[in-house]
Amino acid sequence: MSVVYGAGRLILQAVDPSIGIGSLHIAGQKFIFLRDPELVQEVLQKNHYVVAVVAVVVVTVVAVVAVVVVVAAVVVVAVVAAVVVVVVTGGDYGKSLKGNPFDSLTDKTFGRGLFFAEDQDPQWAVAHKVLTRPFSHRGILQQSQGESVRMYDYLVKMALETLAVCSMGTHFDSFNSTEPHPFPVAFQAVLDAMFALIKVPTQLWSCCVLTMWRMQKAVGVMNGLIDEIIRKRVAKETSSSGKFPDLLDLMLDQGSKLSREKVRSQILTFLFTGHDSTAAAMSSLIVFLVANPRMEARLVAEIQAVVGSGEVQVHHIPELPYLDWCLKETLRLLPPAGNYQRMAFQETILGGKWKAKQYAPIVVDVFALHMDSETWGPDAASFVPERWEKGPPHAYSYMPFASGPRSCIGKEFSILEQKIVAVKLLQRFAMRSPTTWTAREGSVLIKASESLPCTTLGIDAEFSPQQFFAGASMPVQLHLRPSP
Ligand code: HEM
Repeated sequence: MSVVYGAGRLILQAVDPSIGIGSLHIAGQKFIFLRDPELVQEVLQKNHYVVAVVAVVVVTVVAVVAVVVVVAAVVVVAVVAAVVVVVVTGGDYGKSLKGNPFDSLTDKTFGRGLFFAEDQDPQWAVAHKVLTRPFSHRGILQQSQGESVRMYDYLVKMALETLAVCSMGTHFDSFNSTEPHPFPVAFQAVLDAMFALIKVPTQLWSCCVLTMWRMQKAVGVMNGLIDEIIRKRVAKETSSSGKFPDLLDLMLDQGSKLSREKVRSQILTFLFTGHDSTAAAMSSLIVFLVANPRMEARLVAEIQAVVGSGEVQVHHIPELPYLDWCLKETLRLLPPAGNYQRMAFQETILGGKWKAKQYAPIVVDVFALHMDSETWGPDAASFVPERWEKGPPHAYSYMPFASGPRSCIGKEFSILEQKIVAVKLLQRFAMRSPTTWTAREGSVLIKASESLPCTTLGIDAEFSPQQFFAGASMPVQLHLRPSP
């Protein structure tokens, strides 16, 4: 069964829960789907990149010993040992979108930034090293009090501005100006064109002249704006917004290794992967809190006890466990990245039982993994933050950010951002659902009485086709909360 919601995203339940693995033919290609934590662990952990690093370390250590002891035979043993490490661990899964329509679309739009790069791309390792450094600053949310508002719109602006400030020391003036900045406008135009194309067989894309033209025009606008930001930084007309180098400084520092075009691709990819995902997660959190007043009350009580009405500080964050559980429970029930793909680079036997051909696409079905009642219990579909007191039932049963070398680089950043924004919102506002509301044009309305195949929302909510990452949203009425 498959149910389409939001951005043409599929909640796929192709997998037989009793065996945790299944397959589907999509556009003539066989995809393997996983929902068993052990199999997910195998595919995400046994990455050929990690194995290669282990092999190199083994070879280097033993080769050094060999030089010291001057025994050539040891070198031979080292090489054999490295080969054995590769063969025995059998780890040859990696990230590749070969065969996936997004593969060619990303070349035309965001380039090969981290998210879309093949594992074998040498630029991935360079960029990954540079970009793994933690972000040092955070953006500040400016919120307004009013009637019924679409919080999702604010959250998208907030997430985009936060990334722009933290990564490039620039902003798009989303909150102050009445006119939208050309960057987010172009960004949305690219996403709209991508979603339009994805519905058409790839062979017919060349016939979609208008969509292609719109997409290329919007890509040109984005590239021009990013190039200008890079130029100003190189000319020292701008600097990082904090006392530490920002993402742009770090990437430009690597000048010889990351070409200017690659820096641009990385920035575009960062903005693309970083803002909609966080906004979708936060929007879903609001829906769950509005639907569950008891949980909202417990969370507000925790925030008032720990932070009060003052500024939230970094040291407050670990003292807010219930907030952490609410975010985790949200990402479990509505993971913004509902699935992601790996590839078996060699023919392999998954879990010692299931044959996967060379280049077989293997999809981690995050929705199914997160909602599996065998793993999570009979209330798997419901929002129960308290379940996190014990932690996840299996180390690989909760994978909203993936795991391994290709896992989310912005995970910590996004979690911190979500927590700060949630505290600031809940300190000031009580959010309530309007008695009646209608979904935006084009959005999919899920009524409280219906339920998604897996998640029980408990309240009417909508899913927007404009979003790449999945998240529920609804209009809310904001009421100023009296000071504690
Ligand atoms: C709730 C928020 C987020 C979620 C759920 C999320 C989820 C993910 C997932 C599942 C992946 C792995 C995709 C795959 O294996 O194909 C990923 C990769 C990535 N994410 Fe996130 N992400 C979030 C926020 C962010 C933010 C804020 C940033 C930027 C600051 C970011 C940047 C990236 C990048 C660059 C990659 C690619 C890493 C690589 O391949 O080396 N993400 N994200």
